Amino acid sequence: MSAIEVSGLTKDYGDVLANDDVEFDVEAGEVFGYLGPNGAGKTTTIRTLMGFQSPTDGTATVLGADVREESELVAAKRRIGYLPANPAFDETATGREVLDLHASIKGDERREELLELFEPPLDRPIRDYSTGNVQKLGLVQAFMHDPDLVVMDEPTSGLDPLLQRRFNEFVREERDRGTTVFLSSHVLSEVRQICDRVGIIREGRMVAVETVADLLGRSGKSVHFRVAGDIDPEEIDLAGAHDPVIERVEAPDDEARRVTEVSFTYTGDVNELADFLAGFDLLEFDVEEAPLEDVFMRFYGDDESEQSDGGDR
Ligand SMILES: Nc1ncnc2c1ncn2[C@@H]1O[C@H](COP(=O)(O)OP(=O)(O)OP(=O)(O)O)[C@@H](O)[C@H]1O
Repeated sequence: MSAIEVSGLTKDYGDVLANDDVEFDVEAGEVFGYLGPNGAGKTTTIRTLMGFQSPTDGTATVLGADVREESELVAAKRRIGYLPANPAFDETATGREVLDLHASIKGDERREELLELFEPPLDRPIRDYSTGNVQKLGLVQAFMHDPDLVVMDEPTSGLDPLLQRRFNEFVREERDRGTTVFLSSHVLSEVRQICDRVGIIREGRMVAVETVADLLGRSGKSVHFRVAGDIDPEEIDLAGAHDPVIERVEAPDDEARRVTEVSFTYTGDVNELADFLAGFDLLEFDVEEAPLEDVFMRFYGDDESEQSDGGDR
């Protein structure tokens, strides 16, 4: 049984179709990243999974419980940890009181261990907490009953880099212990470090579900090279070379020392790239992994031609 099964999930707010026939599974024991730009529909799916709102159509199960069946869901939620975006704890309560309240409902056998790791202040009222401290308290609260599944909406927002690293290591360790983690994010570097698979949502629709390895494999190469003299754009005649940029970089008024630099993202066969480069008298070249942001732009960009040129990715 999958830890989460989302099937034809649709949420129509009237003026916005926030989830449109969303479909994906999260396997038990994996870390699954739910990625998309602002307003894509991530929080809508997460709130539906937690039973805070009903789908217009379709459904989902969490740990086998149908999210539309309240009693099933209430029982399953004892084994689920949840960190909402911007947790809204009682402003007048202290951190300790917030944790005590949650502990009385679902338990807290891992509280001390998590407090040592994330170190939220405990004796101040929540209204005096910084955003990062609320987030730290939220992480302790989400994991302290040792849940089988943890659902988190943008868990690292507000955490400083040190805490983010600690969080990444912690999530990997949790995965090794068999905990299933579902988290939303728009931070690619985070997803790359901690997720096994990703689902990418854009304007309410899933545009891809794939392993992080496949996402990286499709990300292509950043190619840069320099040659003496000029290059015409028509000379960059190579299938899989995207958006070439050609710049004259040295001595614009000295024909003898004229150097041209070419850069593009490459998603084709590396042997064809080698053959192509062999056709130039190179002064310099380097090929490196393209930033994941470049891949995302292909999903996120509003330019339909970018969206549809999936054939050579
Ligand atoms: N209660 C609501 N009523 C009407 N529209 C809503 C409601 N909640 C969200 N929306 C709209 O639904 C769309 C999806 O919102 P959602 O919060 O699910 O996106 P998101 O991917 O989580 O975005 P973000 O990363 O900014 O949190 C947005 O256009 C949003 O304005």
